[in-house]
Order: sequence, then structure tokens, then C-alpha cells
Amino acid sequence: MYKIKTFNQISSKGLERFPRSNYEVSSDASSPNAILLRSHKLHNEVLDESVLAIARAGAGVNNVPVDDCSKQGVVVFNTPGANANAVKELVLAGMLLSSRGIKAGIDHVSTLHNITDASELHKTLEAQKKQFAGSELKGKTLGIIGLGAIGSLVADMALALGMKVVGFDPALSIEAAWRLSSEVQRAENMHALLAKCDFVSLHVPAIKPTYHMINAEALSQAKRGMVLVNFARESIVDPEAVAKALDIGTLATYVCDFPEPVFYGRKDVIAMPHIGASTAEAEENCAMMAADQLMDFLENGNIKNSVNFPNVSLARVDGQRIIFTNENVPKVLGNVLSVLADHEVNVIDMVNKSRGDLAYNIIDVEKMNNGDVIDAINSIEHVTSVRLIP
Ligand SMILES: NC(=O)c1ccc[n+]([C@@H]2O[C@H](COP(=O)([O-])OP(=O)(O)OC[C@H]3O[C@@H](n4cnc5c(N)ncnc54)[C@H](O)[C@@H]3O)[C@@H](O)[C@H]2O)c1
Ligand SMILES: O=C(O)CC[C@@H](O)C(=O)O
Repeated sequence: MYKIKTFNQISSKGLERFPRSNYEVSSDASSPNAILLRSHKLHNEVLDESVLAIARAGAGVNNVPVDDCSKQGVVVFNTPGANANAVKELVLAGMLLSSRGIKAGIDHVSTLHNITDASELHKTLEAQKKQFAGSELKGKTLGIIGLGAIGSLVADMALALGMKVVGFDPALSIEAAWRLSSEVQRAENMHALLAKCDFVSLHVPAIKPTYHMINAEALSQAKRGMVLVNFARESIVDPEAVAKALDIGTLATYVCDFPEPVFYGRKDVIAMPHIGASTAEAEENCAMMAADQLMDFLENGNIKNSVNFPNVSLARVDGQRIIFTNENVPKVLGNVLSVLADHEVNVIDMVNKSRGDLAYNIIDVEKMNNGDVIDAINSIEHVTSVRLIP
């Protein structure tokens, strides 16, 4: 029986994927084999030694201590692209909210409830509506920082709306480059992008190099009156610098999914409560993808969409499967194979893959009677985790 500990509200469509004959899934599972979560922050918690994997039903893994997990051989998964469409649609809403008098107009209408005569109400509205006039997105330039799953969808959407699109992504993967429309102009650097865009939308992960990448210095390069849209993470912008840029008119509006106290009471900030991925579809997609990835990992040792270990997959054969993780240094695999030879264990098939400082291995062996093998592998220097799948 595998145990999955959940945090946050995980879509039932995902939880239903785990067959209850093999899985106990609950928010209070003790000694879990895996954790399934959304935004719950794990940094301040001691990770149970039983945990083999953590799946983030979503894109950002800044709530998971990935480096510590890597050291312990814990595989961290996310669900790339599974909520991208939900975010893309809210980016459009954010751009429309910032360019048209939608919110102020609706608020205004709600103040007119004392006017009970319909024709008087219509006359009043027509006389006052000029306050809520806006401008169109068509013909404007949108800068996109980060052209991965969400950024590329935002680019397609903006092009379809008749916007010009400029992109910046120094770490663009080949797969993401293939997805990207050829109509997206490439900015040489972020400053060049900021200087020419009417709207800038951020779609980068919260990692050290992106911390406060939108700061006072970056904003000093921005085209005057720019709208900044942040559905990525709070840490990517320096909120004080954004407030200052709004004060002096460098920014016209800041649209974000991450309210900050410094923005309270500002009409030029449109702040939402981290709802970029809060659609039934995105929550289902993420939960189902995360659950499937966890099951394939726990039952077969296969890895798909990990943020710290390589993708590894090996078809099952009769026999047993040894899984081990190690620091990516010479001789470890050789030492493991020597242990197997010493214990007269016959290898049927195997795969060894590395990613940066880490390596992941699947070795299929004929059924073993010797219970010491796993302990012997565990004691090899640089091996960080080992388990046997029957
Ligand atoms: N508001 C929400 O609810 C919500 C939902 C989903 C994702 N997100 C956030 O959006 C982020 C992006 O999601 P995604 O699915 O598009 O991820 P992704 O991994 O597909 O794309 C991220 C892109 O950012 C690029 N990048 C990394 N560092 C960069 C830098 N310094 N400058 C420019 N580009 C850089 C990468 O090369 C990659 O192409 C997530 O990490 C998450 O924090 C928020
Ligand atoms: O789970 C959520 O609601 C938010 C997810 C989002 O921030 C992500 O990084 O995918």
C-alpha cells in the first residue's frame, strides 16, 4: 500500500486516479511515500524519511525545498503547461481591466441604485460614461518576459488580438522555441524590451536570478505609461520600486496576482488573490497529471516532468527493479554493479541518466533472495537513496 499525503485543495479528478486498493490518500497520512500539494510551503517542515517524491500540482516549485530534496534523493515533480491556458486567459482579463474603464465603470453603476426611473438612469449613464473611456489592445506592443508554457500562449493570444509581441527569454528550451510563433520579435535584453512595450507580462519562475528582476533600475528603462502584468510570482518584482514607478507615471497600472500591503488603496493597482490557475479545468489537469506522474514513479520508478532529476523510463520485465539515486560522480554505478555481482544477482536491463549533479538509475534484475543487496547499495558512497520495487 502506498501512502500519499496531500496539502491544499487538490481536485477530486486527480485524487480519484489513485486506486484505493493500492493507495491511501489523505491530508494526515503518516510516513507517506509521496506528497501531493499546490501552494503549501514545505520549507519550514521536516521531510519524513519515508518520502520518495513530491508532486506540485502546478508550475511553480518555489514552495518546495528542491535543493534539500535533491540531496536526499527525493524526486520533485511539477505539471508543466497544465494550467497555462487558465493563466493566459487571466492575463487577457488583466490587460483589458487596465486599458478600459471596466472596474471603475461597474463600481460607478453600483452607486446609481437610488435612480429608480429607467430613462433617467440611461440618460445619466450616457452623460457620465466619458469618464470610463479606454483604449484598445490592437496595435499596442506586448513584451513577454519568459516564453515557456504560459508565455508562448500569451504571445499567440496577443498576436491574434492584433498586438505586436516582443519576447525575452535567455534560457528558452528548444521545445519552447518550437512552440513559439515566428511573429514574436526577439529582444536582446530585458531593458530593450521594457523600453518599447506598452504592456509587459512576466512569465518566469521564482528562482534566484529572477528575484526582483523588475526593480527600480529596470523600471527606469520602461516606456512611460507602461502596464506591468505579473501573474508569475511576487518575488519577481520589487513592490516598493513598482509603487514609486506608479507615483511618477513610469507605470500606468500594475496588474498582479500577488497583492502587497504597499499597494493598499491604490487605484492604479489591480490585484487578484493568486487565482491565475483557479479554474476547474486547470485544477483538474494539474491534479491528474501530478497523480499519474507519482503513480508511475512509485510503481515503476519512471520519471516524467521532474524539476530536479532527469526524465527516465524503462519498460517493465519479469523480475525486480532496483531504483537508486546518487551524486553524479565517477564509479558509483560500477560499485553498485559490483555489489550485484558479489551477491550473484543477474541484471536484465538498466538505465542510468544524469542531470547536473544528480544521477538516477533503474536496474531490472532477476528475482533476488538476498535481502542484504539493498542495504549494501545504500552504504555505497554517494548513493543518496535506494529502493526495491517487487
Ligand atoms: N498565478 C498563477 O496562479 C500561476 C499559475 C501558473 C504558473 N505561475 C507562475 O508562472 C511561472 C511560469 O510558468 P510556466 O508554466 O510558463 O513555466 P515554464 O517553465 O514553461 O516557463 C518559464 C520560462 O521562463 C524562462 N526564464 C527563466 N529565467 C528567465 C529569465 N531570467 N528571464 C527571462 N526568462 C526566463 C524559462 O527559460 C522558461 O522558458 C511559474 O514558475 C509560476 O511561478 C503562476
Ligand atoms: O495551485 C494554485 O492555485 C496556483 C498554482 C500556480 O501558482 C502555479 O505555479 O502553477
